[in-house]
Amino acid sequence: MPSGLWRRLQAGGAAVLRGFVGEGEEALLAREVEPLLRRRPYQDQHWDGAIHKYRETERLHWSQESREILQRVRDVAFPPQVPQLAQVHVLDLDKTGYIKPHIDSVKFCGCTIAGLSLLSPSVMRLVSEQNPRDCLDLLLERRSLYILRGPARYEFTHEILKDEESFFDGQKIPRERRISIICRNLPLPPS
Ligand SMILES: O=C(O)CCC(=O)C(=O)O
Ligand SMILES: [Fe+2]
Repeated sequence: MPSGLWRRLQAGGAAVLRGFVGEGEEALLAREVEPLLRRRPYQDQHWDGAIHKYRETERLHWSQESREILQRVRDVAFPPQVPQLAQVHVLDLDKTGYIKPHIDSVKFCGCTIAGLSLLSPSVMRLVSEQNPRDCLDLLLERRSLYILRGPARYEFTHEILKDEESFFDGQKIPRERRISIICRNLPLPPS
């Protein structure tokens, strides 16, 4: 992803870190969230209309092994001085699921969003709200960690492409069921 735009977003704190977790760690995390997800049917649409064919949960208590992985995420992704949400968001997208362009609410979510992608690769598209011609696709491989901060967090919508549209550099990126594990921090109170 060597574009000038990506370099600008990286300078603002955005990143994609390939192979952030290993295969064993991916399996461990997936196994741990599976029983929580399995109880629920896939929903067609989120209340705000952004997410399709998904199920989700939030988790506060994790096994020791998972806590260590999540701590690694927190250590690389978050600035130390900003309080983080203790709850971790777990989102399970069906093979046919996708996420439409949106910016996470600035009321509920702070400067940084950090997401681990498990089980399937996908393409995340970032589009500038100001100038929609400024857009960029990120390849989110299985076991990668993405970090949205700075302009990538506040000035660009993000979305996860549906299987039919899932191409990167002209290459098909077949979408399978994908679980993302997302940590966020809190908005700073107005000073
Ligand atoms: O699944 C992901 O990695 C992104 C989820 C997302 O954009 C959201 O929950 O706001
Ligand atoms: Fe989002």
